Amino acid sequence: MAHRLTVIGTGYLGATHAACMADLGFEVLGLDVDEEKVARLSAGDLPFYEPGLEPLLRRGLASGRLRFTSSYAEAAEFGDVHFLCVGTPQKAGEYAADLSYVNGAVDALAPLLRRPCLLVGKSTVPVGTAERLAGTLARLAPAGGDAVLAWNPEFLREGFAVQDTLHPDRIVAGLPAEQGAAEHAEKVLREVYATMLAAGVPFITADYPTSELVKVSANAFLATKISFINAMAEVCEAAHADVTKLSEALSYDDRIGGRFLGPGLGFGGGCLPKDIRAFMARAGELGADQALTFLREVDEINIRRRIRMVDLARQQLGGSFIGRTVGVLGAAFKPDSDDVRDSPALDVAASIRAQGGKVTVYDPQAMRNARRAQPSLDFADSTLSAVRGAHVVLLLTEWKVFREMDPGDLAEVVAERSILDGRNALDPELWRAAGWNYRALGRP
Ligand SMILES: NC(=O)C1=CN([C@@H]2O[C@H](COP(=O)(O)OP(=O)(O)OC[C@H]3O[C@@H](n4cnc5c(N)ncnc54)[C@H](O)[C@@H]3O)[C@@H](O)[C@H]2O)C=CC1
Ligand SMILES: O=C(O)[C@H]1O[C@H](OP(=O)(O)OP(=O)(O)OC[C@H]2O[C@@H](n3ccc(=O)[nH]c3=O)[C@H](O)[C@@H]2O)[C@H](O)[C@@H](O)[C@@H]1O
Repeated sequence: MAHRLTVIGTGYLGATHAACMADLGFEVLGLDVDEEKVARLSAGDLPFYEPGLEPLLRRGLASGRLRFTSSYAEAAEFGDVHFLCVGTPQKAGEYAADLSYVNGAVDALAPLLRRPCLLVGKSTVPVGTAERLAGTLARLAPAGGDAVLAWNPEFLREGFAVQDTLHPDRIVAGLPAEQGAAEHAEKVLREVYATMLAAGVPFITADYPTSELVKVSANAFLATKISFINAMAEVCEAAHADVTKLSEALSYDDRIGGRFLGPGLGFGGGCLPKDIRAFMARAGELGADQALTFLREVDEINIRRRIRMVDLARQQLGGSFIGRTVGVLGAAFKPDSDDVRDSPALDVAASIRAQGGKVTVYDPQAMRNARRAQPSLDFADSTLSAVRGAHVVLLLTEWKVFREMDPGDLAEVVAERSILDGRNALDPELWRAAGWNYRALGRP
């Protein structure tokens, strides 16, 4: 009989995982402590923006295979496999990850686990967490040794979450040390991911710590690649060179590759920034801090891009933001997402506002989250209303609608034809030909 799955924590990761697994034919019960989220998901109303996910959610609900609850007792009774997908944000005022949600979820679930089951961690956690949680499970679960823990980190990207879940690059399974438990966990995971394995997706088994480290080192590598090209952008600015040409030329070298080599305002979001910081904190606890001191530089290069953007805007306005109007295009941390966690765009907008500028922001999907995160900013409901009367326009998130803007349309409403392209997303020649003063990070 097919395994019955639960997904604990139905945010960006969990809701996607739940809907995709239901679409693959499993019976899935999603659990969240946020009652409003449970109600919205149960009504087929996705609480966040993710392309292609809502139809899957609705299909799952209509089929009867997908349901949501806030009852741990119901989840424990229902599930053969429990996927742990709760958040692991940065602790306030520290680099380390806040594990209170992960601990809280396991503490709530474990005492209710009476029958054989597999608990599968997907949240991104500091190395050593799985081993500790396996101890919690052994101590609290009435099922005893029949409740087994595996660690199965997730690599999906927001904006491509459905595609990445159904067609992952690889599946990593962190297994317990005890052979019988490891064999059982691997067998169950292979059954759960049978569709992906049949399509040839690599399946890598490892011990707990290796599986946890695969995840954080992947994000550390991606962050490093972005900061590398942004460091080159800084040098290009000093040397009057063009980082976009540099990046293109590098990309043809297969050993380097062009992905994640996009220079601009740098990385944000609920993952890369907090994951590299948590990684540094954990390495410090392990006495391996020297190995990761370069990540501090990666973080600093990244933050410097935001400061540089604000400086460039101030320069463009003749040295001060006071009494000047700034139109900001983009609030999400990247296009095709409504996520504003550690968003470079919102950070820049808020900083200009704090320095006396009148800032109006527009984003195609992130307005609700942006308003909540930065209530002191002004918001508009379209590109043209955001830039109306602007002395400078800042493109900070490269949504398709912004990449395809007509310089002529904007010229009719702005106070000055001045644009800063924070994502190297526009064609400078096109904008300059239309009479705009076009400037970008890392290019003349
Ligand atoms: N967002 C992404 O693209 C990816 C996220 N991850 C990792 O997945 C984890 C979750 O991330 P997101 O989904 O982005 O976070 P999120 O904040 O969108 O979702 C977390 C959910 O967990 C719920 N929750 C908190 N405590 C709970 C508890 N005790 N029981 C049940 N539910 C509880 C929250 O109400 C929330 O709905 C993090 O560790 C993150 O690093 C990994 C890969 C991709
Ligand atoms: O652990 C996670 O949660 C996820 O974090 C990232 O995914 P995500 O945060 O959705 O977004 P990315 O596409 O990685 O972009 C991150 C940031 O880097 C920026 N970026 C990306 C690429 C690039 O070339 N340049 C650049 O500045 C984006 O604008 C964005 O702010 C990873 O790509 C996923 O594999 C991982 O699962």
